[in-house]
Amino acid sequence: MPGNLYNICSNLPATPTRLERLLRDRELRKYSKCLNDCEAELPSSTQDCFSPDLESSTCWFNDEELLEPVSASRSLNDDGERLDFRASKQRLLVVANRLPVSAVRHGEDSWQLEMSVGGLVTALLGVKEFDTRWIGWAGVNVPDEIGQKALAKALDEKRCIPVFLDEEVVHQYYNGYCNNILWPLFHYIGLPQEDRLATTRSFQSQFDAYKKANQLFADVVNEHYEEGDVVWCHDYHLMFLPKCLKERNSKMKVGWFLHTPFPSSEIHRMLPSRLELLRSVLAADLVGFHTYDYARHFVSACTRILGLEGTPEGVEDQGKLTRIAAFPVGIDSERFIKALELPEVQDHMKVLKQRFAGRKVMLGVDRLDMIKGIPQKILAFEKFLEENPNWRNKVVLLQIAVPTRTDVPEYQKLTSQVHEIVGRINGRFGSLTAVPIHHLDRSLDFHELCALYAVTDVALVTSLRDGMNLVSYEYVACQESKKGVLILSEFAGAAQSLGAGAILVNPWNVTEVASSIGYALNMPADEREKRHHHNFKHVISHTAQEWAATFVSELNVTIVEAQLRTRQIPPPLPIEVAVDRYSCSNNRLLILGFNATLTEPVDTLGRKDSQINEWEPKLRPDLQEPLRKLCDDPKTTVLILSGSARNVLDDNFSDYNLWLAAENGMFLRVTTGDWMTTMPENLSMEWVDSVKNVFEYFTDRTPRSQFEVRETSLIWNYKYSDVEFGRLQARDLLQHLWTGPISNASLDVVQGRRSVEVRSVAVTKGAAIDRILGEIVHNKGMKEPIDYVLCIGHFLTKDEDIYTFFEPELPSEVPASVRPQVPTQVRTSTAGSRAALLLKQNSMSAVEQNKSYSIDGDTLHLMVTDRISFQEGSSVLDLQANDYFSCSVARKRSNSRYRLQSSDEVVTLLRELADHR
Ligand SMILES: O=P(O)(O)OC[C@H]1O[C@H](O[C@H]2O[C@H](CO)[C@@H](O)[C@H](O)[C@H]2O)[C@H](O)[C@@H](O)[C@@H]1O
Ligand SMILES: O=c1ccn([C@@H]2O[C@H](COP(=O)(O)OP(=O)(O)O)[C@@H](O)[C@H]2O)c(=O)[nH]1
Repeated sequence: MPGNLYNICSNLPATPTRLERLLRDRELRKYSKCLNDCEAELPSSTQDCFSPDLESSTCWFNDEELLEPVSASRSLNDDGERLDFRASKQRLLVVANRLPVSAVRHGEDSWQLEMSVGGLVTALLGVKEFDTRWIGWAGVNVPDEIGQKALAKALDEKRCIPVFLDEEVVHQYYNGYCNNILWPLFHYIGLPQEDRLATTRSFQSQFDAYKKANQLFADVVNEHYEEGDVVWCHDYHLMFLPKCLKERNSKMKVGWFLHTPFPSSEIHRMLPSRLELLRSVLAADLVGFHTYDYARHFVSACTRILGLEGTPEGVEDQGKLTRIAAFPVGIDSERFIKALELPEVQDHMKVLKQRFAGRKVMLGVDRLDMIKGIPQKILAFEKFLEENPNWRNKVVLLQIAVPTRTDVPEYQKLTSQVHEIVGRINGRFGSLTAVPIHHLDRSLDFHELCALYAVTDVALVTSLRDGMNLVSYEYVACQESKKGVLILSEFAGAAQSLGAGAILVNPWNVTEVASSIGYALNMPADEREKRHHHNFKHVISHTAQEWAATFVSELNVTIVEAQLRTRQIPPPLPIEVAVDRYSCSNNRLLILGFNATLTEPVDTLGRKDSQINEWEPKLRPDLQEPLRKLCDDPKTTVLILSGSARNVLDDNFSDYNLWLAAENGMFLRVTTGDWMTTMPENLSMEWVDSVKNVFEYFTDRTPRSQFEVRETSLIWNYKYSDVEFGRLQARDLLQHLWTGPISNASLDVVQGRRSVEVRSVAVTKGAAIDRILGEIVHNKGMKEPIDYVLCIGHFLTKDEDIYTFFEPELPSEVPASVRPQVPTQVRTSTAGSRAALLLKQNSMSAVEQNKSYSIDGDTLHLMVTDRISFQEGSSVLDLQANDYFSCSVARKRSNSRYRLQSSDEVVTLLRELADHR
């Protein structure tokens, strides 16, 4: 039977790194774009054409601008040949709550489609490199089949696929869970309080509706999915979707992108469904955010709330890595820049210039949402007017407030609040002929908006939190001629990219915003130019197209990387086979680790809340019965081989008829007998005091960390401490150990997942096993060789030498350098593990002759080293390759032949074995 592919892999030629793949992809994209640009200059008859017919007058996008069909795109292959991608353009299924169009019904089977409003739509319409289909809710309830069919047909022309949600689901899922729970929480507004408490009570039903809606989206995706498609899920509405999709088809390429901020883990912790949501998102292959901060918060939530491992690459759970990264969205800047030359836009500009002649114009464009800080903006403007009477008739604020989520009470309240403030200020500073604030409660068409962006002097974005804020990008794109000033909230994602050119403000600080308005209005032309130029460069180079292409490219690469990584993970233990071979054998040896093998897993959740009495490792209650049955089977020998100290094993296993090997096999006892030591002679323990000192120091300074002194090792663990703090402390501690006073001692510093252990170099499970084996064979007076070995444990890499000990034959293609080795001094000081495998039964007496004991205090010393001299041809082991099962538990990478995911699976296995005597 071959060893696992981990070893074999190392023979392969070097594979490109993730970065190399991404860079290559980027080059190819650049080249492809260049070819497309050249092609654009060809006569139109040579190009693909697309002419959908959006009827709506409010539609912003002309015929060519909606989702485009497959168009030519070319690139080079590895040998520099020109490739035509026309036929092979990658299919992309964009799944978002909203379709880019909303539907309005005009009759039983007649629909009008109107452009939806919002940054997500704007961003995704810029995506043109793929053969894209958009799956989403059309924003309307269609209970009847005729209506559904007609709408699906109308949408199909726009390459859109509807998900039909009934009114109740929309109410609970969209208005309720999405917009009254997740949206405010992700924007740091918190969960419903006081009058919104009623909503909290209905939290569960809203969450159920949320899951149901996500499942409905998944059903539609599955219906339209073709092998090889990339499925890109969007936003907080669909956090459950990756899980639904992967459960049905684990091979589907699934990415998820969040358009809002992801809040600090301390905020996310408040959410009653915090665990389920995180886990569902982690089912995706790639998870993207607008900024590094949001990505960092997400990883931190996974480590702190789920207890998972956060790495620079992403989040790891049981060997599966979900890649987490930042992909700041952009806009289709060309579309805005070109629009400024259109006659319609020029006309609007002329009208606006005349209308506001002699006055500076400030602009606000927002959905009427509490996160946009509209009241704060208006109050700051009021303060500015108050403090600068000379500006009162010389400046006007145009605020476009697009109605949104109008069924949610919070949004209704906000509308009245804003109206009231605007009315008050206009009353205070207005005259018969002019008012300082023009407030519009509606959306504008694309041309009107472009004109507004182009003619205004200052844009004022005061979001209290905002995933990105595309309005600020659009404003910059339209200001190439005027070079207006952007005042931008530091809480918008856009502040990270446009911050250097904008005036950054804290919207909560009304005084600061007011004085920034003054600064912007008075800014000299050269400073405006410099600032604008900086931002303009960013906006035209970081486009929506680039954003989407980068995300999809990274997703493709992530899948390749995951496949490579999977090859390094041992395959799952074939439980049926292991049980079957067990039943066929006559003399079996079961070697079981203890911690995280026979105990409940501690490293998932609730570390902070665990109580001290849970800290002691305890045998899982559900293992007691199967273990007892196994121990009482005369054909089976059970050995618990653990790093734990003797008393811990005594406490857990004294009642069972088995063998205990404590401290990595340095102490041995059959439960009917006394402890004896199998420690190699001359084991130096002189280092103990200095290490103890260091461990004490770190234990004092790391709450809930523990430090244990064993006879052959010292161990400091922080599995119940704050994960991140523990990790920092461990790094410091290791640094000190490696460079400090013990740096030259003959000992090993072994780093566990949440522990640091120091032990003498000769102490490993593999090093101890042949001495243990000799004693067991002798003590039991075995008449037959062992013909079945199952060795399972959550062992440290250093202790994985135990697996190799029994390995009947390592595959010949595995280079010696990667074979796990039993340390030489141990091999030579004993009968030699390989030799032991070959010896035959008639040497049993030889074992006895070469063993002696001595007593030191209450410890019996077993001395077997270089005294077992089996006769040629005899063996205590008669192990066929398919009767040996080495199996790691809850380890991502291992030299074992197989793996079990967790101790839960150990329970299943041992139960099965116990039932097959
Ligand atoms: O569909 P609605 O509920 O009416 O809301 C409109 C959209 O608002 C949010 O937009 C976000 O995405 C932008 C682009 O990435 C980003 O710039 C902005 O900061 C975000 O607020 C929401 O996330 C979308 O799902 C909604 O469609
Ligand atoms: O009358 C309007 C005003 C704005 N927008 C668009 O709505 C988007 C707003 O995106 P942003 O990222 O600023 O915020 P969001 O509304 O998505 O939170 C921008 O693309 C605007 O051009 C629109 O479609 N109609």
